[in-house]
Amino acid sequence: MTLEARLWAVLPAAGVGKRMGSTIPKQYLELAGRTVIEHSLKLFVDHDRISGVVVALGSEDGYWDSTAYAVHPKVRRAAGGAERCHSVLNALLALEGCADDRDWVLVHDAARPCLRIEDLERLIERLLEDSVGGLLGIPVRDTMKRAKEDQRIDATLDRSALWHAFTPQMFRLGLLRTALQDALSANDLVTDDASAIERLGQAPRLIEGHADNIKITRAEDLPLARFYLHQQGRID
Ligand SMILES: Nc1ccn([C@@H]2O[C@H](COP(=O)(O)OP(=O)(O)OP(=O)(O)O)[C@@H](O)[C@H]2O)c(=O)n1
Ligand SMILES: C[C@](O)(CO)[C@H](O)COP(=O)(O)O
Repeated sequence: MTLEARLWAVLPAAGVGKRMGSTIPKQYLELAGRTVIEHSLKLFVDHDRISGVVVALGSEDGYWDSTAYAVHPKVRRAAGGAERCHSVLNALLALEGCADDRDWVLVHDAARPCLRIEDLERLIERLLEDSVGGLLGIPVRDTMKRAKEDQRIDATLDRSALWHAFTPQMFRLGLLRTALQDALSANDLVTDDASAIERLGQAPRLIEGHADNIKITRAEDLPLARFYLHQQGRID
């Protein structure tokens, strides 16, 4: 008898949202009757293949306790860190004792509330058989330029090989923990989980998702997220 692989989710939610320019961290802004983080969490909490979810929170976070998931049997919290990679590592360490290194972990930005369930399902289905793991992304659409410091073009890049990296990013728990520990001990503050795995010489797989899986980064992204959730039929 083979045991079914267990899946966990980690949501880094300890950012302050500097680029958003709001008075409260962007993951707690209201988006169609819920907070951004509640939209992002719902898919993972409701998914019956996901055993549990760890949310990495900022130390000054007075907003989490008012969310719908603050007290939930499937959700636990961990302390966030200075950068996203520290927050993710802390959340992975919080799984020690209940998860196995061979279990899979899906890392998803709290600031990406429009992830489609079908993209999540496809990612899981394709990667459960993979030896390394991977992430959702989309191929770039525009002509890509590399600029010099004076903003004059240095080169036009071959876009056929370029993708936008999204989340979730899915790896074996033990591999991702080792990869992040390695990156941080080299002071390499990787901006996504796949980069940590790449540093170990492994090649994560890109799974094509949908462009509406945006990260709320700037003020104009919030109305766009509302539009996408409506278009997906998730809100009125
Ligand atoms: N120290 C940090 C920084 C970021 N994040 C989380 O990582 C995700 C992606 O980060 P980003 O969009 O860069 O969020 P912020 O750091 O909040 O944004 P900014 O860079 O504009 O301050 C977000 O869900 C954010 O809360 C985190 O858990 N811990
Ligand atoms: C993880 C991520 O969302 C993938 O696109 C991204 O790398 C976060 O980076 P940011 O520089 O903190 O926005």
